[in-house]
Amino acid sequence: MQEPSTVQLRNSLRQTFRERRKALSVIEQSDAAKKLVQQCIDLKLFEHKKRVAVYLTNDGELSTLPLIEYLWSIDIEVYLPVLHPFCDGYLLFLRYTENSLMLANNFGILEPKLECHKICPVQALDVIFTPLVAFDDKGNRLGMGGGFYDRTLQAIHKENPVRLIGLAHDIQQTLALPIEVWDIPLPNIITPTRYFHFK
Ligand SMILES: Nc1nc2c(c(=O)[nH]1)N(C=O)[C@@H](CNc1ccc(C(=O)N[C@@H](CCC(=O)O)C(=O)O)cc1)CN2
Ligand SMILES: Nc1ncnc2c1ncn2[C@@H]1O[C@H](COP(=O)(O)OP(=O)(O)OP(=O)(O)O)[C@@H](O)[C@H]1O
Repeated sequence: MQEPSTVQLRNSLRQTFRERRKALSVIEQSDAAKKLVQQCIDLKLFEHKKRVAVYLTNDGELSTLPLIEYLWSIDIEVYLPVLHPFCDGYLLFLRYTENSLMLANNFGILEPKLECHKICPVQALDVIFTPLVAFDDKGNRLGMGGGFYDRTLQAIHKENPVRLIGLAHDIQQTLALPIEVWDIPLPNIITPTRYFHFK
């Protein structure tokens, strides 16, 4: 019998880990989200930072709601990913405030209504928190399968100070993910109990 291809392996891992995170209870989810905020505070992540990109929780992802409230409370600008209207497969980052007009995208995820003056270029963000489905012990990231973050984050270069940090539940960690050439490994991942720094 033929070995499964990398694409097949990644799809089956995606399914397993999506089910795993969706099975977390409401209490586990809200506890995890609060611990995430405390982790960020303990790590002093937001000192001297102005603009932070997060995501709005979908499909059992680690909730960012308490984190967003915290960022607003310390006057840090919050940005959310918006599907690019004409560059297929790319994301824009738009300012998100309590007054933002929100619209559902093709996947049913709310995003700020597209207004050009609310866009922040990727390079001007201080921190980008990315969602993920699974991660391994080298910082490789498996996402929802659209390649959106991989494409968009290509614009960040080594000399650029944007901090890329993956957010995940502890149960999203696995030993070694099958990787693809376009995958952008994450230098850091934060879970409710751990902070990973990958070389
Ligand atoms: N919260 C959050 N926002 C995000 C992402 C994410 O992973 N999480 N994205 C990260 O890139 C982008 C959206 N990417 C996504 C890709 C696939 C699906 C999804 O649910 N796919 C369905 C099939 C949907 C369909 O084909 O109509 C599925 O696989 O079941 C969701 C978001 C931008 N915003
Ligand atoms: N930099 C890139 N340039 C062109 N195509 C890309 C790039 N990155 C990913 N893709 C395409 O996107 C598809 C999905 O990629 P992948 O499985 O790595 O997505 P993902 O990391 O799980 O999703 P996401 O980043 O949206 O969370 C692949 O089939 C690949 O062809």
